[in-house]
Amino acid sequence: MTKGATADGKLPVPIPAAEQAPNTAMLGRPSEDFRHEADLAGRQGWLENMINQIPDYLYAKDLQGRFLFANQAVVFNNGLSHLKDLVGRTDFDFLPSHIVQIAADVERHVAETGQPHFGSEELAFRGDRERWLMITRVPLRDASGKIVGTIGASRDITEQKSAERRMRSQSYLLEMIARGTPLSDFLENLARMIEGFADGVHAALFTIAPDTGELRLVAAPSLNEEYRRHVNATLIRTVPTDLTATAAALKLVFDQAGISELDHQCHCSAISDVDGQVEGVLAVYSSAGTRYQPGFSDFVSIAVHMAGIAISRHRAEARIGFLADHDPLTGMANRALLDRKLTLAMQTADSLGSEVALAFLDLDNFKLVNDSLGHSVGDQLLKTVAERICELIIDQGSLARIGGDEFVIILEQTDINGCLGRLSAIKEAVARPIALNGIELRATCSIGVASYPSHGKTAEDLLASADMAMYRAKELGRDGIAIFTPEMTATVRRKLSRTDELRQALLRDEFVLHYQPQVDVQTGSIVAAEALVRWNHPGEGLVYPGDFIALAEETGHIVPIGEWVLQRACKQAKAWQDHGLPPIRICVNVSARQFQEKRLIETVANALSESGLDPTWLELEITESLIMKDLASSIARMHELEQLGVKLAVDDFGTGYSSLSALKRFPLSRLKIDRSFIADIPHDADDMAITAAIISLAQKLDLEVIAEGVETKEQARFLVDSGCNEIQGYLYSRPVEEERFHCMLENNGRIHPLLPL
Ligand SMILES: Nc1nc2c(ncn2[C@@H]2O[C@@H]3COP(=O)(O)O[C@H]4[C@@H](O)[C@H](n5cnc6c(=O)[nH]c(N)nc65)O[C@@H]4COP(=O)(O)O[C@H]3[C@H]2O)c(=O)[nH]1
Repeated sequence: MTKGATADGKLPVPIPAAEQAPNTAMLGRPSEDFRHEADLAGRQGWLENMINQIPDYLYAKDLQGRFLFANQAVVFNNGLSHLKDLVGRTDFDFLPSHIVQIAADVERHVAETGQPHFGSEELAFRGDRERWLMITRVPLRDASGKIVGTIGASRDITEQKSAERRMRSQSYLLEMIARGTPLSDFLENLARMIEGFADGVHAALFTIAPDTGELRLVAAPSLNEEYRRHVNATLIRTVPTDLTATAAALKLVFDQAGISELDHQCHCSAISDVDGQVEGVLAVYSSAGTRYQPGFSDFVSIAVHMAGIAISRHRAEARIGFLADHDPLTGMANRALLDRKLTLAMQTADSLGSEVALAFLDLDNFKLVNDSLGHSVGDQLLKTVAERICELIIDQGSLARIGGDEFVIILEQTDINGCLGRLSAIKEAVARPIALNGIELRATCSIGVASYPSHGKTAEDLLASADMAMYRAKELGRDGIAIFTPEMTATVRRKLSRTDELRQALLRDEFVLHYQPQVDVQTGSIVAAEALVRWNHPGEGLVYPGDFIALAEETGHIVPIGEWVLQRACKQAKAWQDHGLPPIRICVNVSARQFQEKRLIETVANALSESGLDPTWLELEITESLIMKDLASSIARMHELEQLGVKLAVDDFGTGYSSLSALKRFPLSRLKIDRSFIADIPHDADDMAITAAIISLAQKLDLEVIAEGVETKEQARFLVDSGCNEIQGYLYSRPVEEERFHCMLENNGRIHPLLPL
């Protein structure tokens, strides 16, 4: 090796750095000194220092590939401390020939052709660690321009390469997630990628069962059947915060499966979903001989993260899929799945020549539970009911929840009679007491049942038939089972067309009010009028409330009808007053649906203000059974009405079982004895005793009392003798049209020959 430099600017044959002690004094000196250090040796020192401080690898080799010069990076990289130990040796002295041969070929080509070779990526090693170098090679020429070797400059791009590889892997994994690759395929790929980052590792991926915490093997591409068998046979429960026990258990499985002679370790990483919930485990088996590629541990972190995303997505998709077909509260099939199952059951029945029974089950008074005990109790009740039904049909049928408290049961290969025993058992099971929030509940249900093929040829028709039968069970007093009959269809059709007519009736102003006088028996004077609605039906003539109020109540039409009645009645009462007739109280019935309507107070206030009627002349009749349905809110509502200044009467008193203590809390002015108690007077001693007791109760509570449905003088006599002076009934007058009532008021107290009784 020659020391010195060429004057023509050609690259000098370098001086091995190790042969010259670094000029530490110069290193510390500012650039000022450099300009004054004109001598060549000084410059050369500077150059060497510079070259040695560059982290890239710089070297020159002769035509035989022997090192002539190299900077310290090359020296250290080859595991040496001094340049002199490197000079004269070749790459073959340090690395396996299959690795260095390619580089040697390139260098020879550069030397032979004089063509520089720019920027090739080559695999290299430091010890047993794989690295990537970006190498540029140019010919080394002497002073005469003759090629005497090669100069190489290379940069370690291992980190960059492994970052690129991680990025590529990550993109590939994300793409698989986006494409909706099945979870097992995704995790298989992931495990393979991890294994591709190191020689001698095995990866296994597990999900954790949400209910038990048990591991479930999903992917372990390089592990054998024996491993799978052992893993599946061993219940490995996981504590996500401490995976040491899990790792120990998985190592045992690995050893049992006899996968390798070497002693392997198992390292577990928790796989968390996007919310941080641990959903799975990655197990990596490695041994002392494992050779890791750069970026292995970084890739494992990425893999765990990607697995978390994939598992989250898989679970979300599974949940969405489940919700598309199931009711989220009870986990039972929903309407869509019911339709499919029912259609399938029908097809099976066709092929076997058998029948399918379909039962529609609706809880009785569920709304009451929800309203009075809250929705969470209602939800619990529904879940319990679903569980109880399921237990009884598991072998032969399926259950769906298709609405609030509506369940449908498919019972295959059974006719109507064959299923009745089972349905009774279901009814009994539903009615068993349920303890919820320290309350014991009993829920009864009404069941309607229809049979395929006789009661419907399609799923929709069969369901409609079972629904109709269920309504029949409700009408029959609830807590029962009704079988579909074809007449039910006709009834329902009638009901539907009646409902439509009712809706039209309001728009066409077909309702009218009749008024029935309430009389003071002692004076013979009319003291009040009950407004009673009638429907002037275009085809049927006058229709009485008994034929449409219940339907109006069921369909909600009662609310606008009731509003109309209130307005009309108030206006009429005011009109009579304005005519100079003796003022009387106007009594208006308020139905259950109306009473529960939020805007009732507003409706009453509007009717009063629009008519100009003084509130004291308006009395609202509320049935006792309605008040007792939800005592607390009824009392609150009654107080709101009382605030408006109107009077309140309890209609049908005696039928609703009010307790005395409850009665004292009602802001009432009047009790109206139900006409069922009056009808059999004077023949029924019990009714007479009850009537007398109600009158005396009213007196004690300082309430007015009136008897309705009084048809005979005997009844009136008995009432007066018992202390009730006000009566309403055919004895005095039937309900009459407005004009007729007008006349009665004009002759008030003078004409009617009621007295003497
Ligand atoms: N057997 C017999 N019956 C008598 C006698 N005196 C009166 N009645 C009848 O008894 C009913 C009294 O009305 P209610 O108990 O409030 O019972 C009413 C009431 O609950 C309801 N209703 C009537 N009009 C309305 C209304 O505008 N709104 C609401 N929500 N319900 C109404 O319809 C029910 C029936 O009304 P109507 O058919 O008008 O029947 C009326 C009346 O005609 C009698 O001496 N003997």
